Amino acid sequence: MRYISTRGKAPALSFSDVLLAGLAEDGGLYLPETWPSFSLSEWQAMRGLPYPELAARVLAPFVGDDIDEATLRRLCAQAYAGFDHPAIVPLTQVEDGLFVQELFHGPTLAFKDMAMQVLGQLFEHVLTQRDSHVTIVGATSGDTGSAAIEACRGRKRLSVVILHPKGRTSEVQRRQMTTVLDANITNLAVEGTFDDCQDLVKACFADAPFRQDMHLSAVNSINWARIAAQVPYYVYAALNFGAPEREVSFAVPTGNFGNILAAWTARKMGLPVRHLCVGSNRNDILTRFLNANDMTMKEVVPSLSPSMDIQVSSNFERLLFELLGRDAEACARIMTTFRTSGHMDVPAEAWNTARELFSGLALDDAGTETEIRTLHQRSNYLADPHSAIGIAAGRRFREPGVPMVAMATAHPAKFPDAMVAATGIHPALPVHLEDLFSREERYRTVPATPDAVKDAVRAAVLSNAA
Ligand SMILES: N[C@@H](CCOP(=O)(O)O)C(=O)O
Repeated sequence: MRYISTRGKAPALSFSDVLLAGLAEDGGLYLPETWPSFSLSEWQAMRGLPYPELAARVLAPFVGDDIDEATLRRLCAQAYAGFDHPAIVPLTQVEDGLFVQELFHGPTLAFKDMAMQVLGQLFEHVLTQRDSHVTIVGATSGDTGSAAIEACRGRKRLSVVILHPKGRTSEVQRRQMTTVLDANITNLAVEGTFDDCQDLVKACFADAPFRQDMHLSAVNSINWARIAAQVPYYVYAALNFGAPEREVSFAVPTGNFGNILAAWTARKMGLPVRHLCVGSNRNDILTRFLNANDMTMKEVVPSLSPSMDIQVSSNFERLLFELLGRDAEACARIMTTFRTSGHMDVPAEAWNTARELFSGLALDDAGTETEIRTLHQRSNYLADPHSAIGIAAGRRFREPGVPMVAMATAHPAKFPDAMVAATGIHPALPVHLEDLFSREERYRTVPATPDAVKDAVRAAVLSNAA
């Protein structure tokens, strides 16, 4: 399996090389040269498999010849060994035709663990084979950071620098990152938004000598391996609802467009996915695009669902590339203009194609709070603010006869203030995080400038090597 860049000017790479590269050299995102698919009998044979085995089967065509099947199975088994639910991604019915898939049973209580635990194993395996080391620079609006830190802490071949927007995550989210004191982990609180953090990461990658000297790699969903490792839970849900013989729809709360892109990828592989529903908060650029072809950047406004406080949804570029018939030149032009003008000019034909599959619903904070409260009252289900938005989108777009599965992306205990305000309930943190508020925190505040971040990355790498 080879991977190509959405901007057409970077070399095609294998899976392991894409894993280590993260972002393509031309600033684009890697995606498969051709979409792998499974036959009817191959889908059927996956039904009832334990989740780690299912994950290995789904990942295998993306990994290609780089890792043999038995090793991939072992890495997936190790990745999910610490999850606190036997099903790993349990399904629950909340209303007629509306189901929730819980993706927060990993160590950091968010869906990011689903892929990040696999990435931790993959990095270790590939870097050991190559006797090499990489420096991961990642941006987080709240959940990616702690998941990456947890998956990579203590690993000698990885230095990890995570940028979070200062004061814009929940306190639980911040502490999940900043209380990890392993020598290979550095936390930077950036004076800016998540979009600033993500731009700073991309600026580090755009500086070719720096990228090379530091052996930069990425764990954000700009790294294709993240998307690939999120595909299996869509397969798991669909098979549970009768796929490949029966269709299923998904509703996904999303900011960076990575999670829903994994659902779209599953569909490209032949999974019968009927409809994909995007849930947004007040930072509703994706929903505005889907409803009115209005992809215009606005100021990022803090909300009850901080992980989705995003205006530049990185993974949209992968969808755009496909919508444009894989015209890399057009994709590069549109993306460059978007970054300079703040407006993305998506051709009407491409927008119409997107609308055939995707729909979007945005909830403001009041709507989110109402959704959490009524869902709890009517269905006795406690959804965190992000998941509640996804569930609301699922309800809005469900169709008779087609199961709608909404992704529950985070545990409510990550957002206690919002949960108390909506329901009066303060969800307890699990035992392994019980003392989170008494742990020592360590992080540095930096201005939102590439130089400040590069200096911090250099210092982290030096101190890790010492
Ligand atoms: N919502 C994310 C933002 C980064 O997204 P990613 O999927 O690209 O890692 C977060 O919680 O950090």
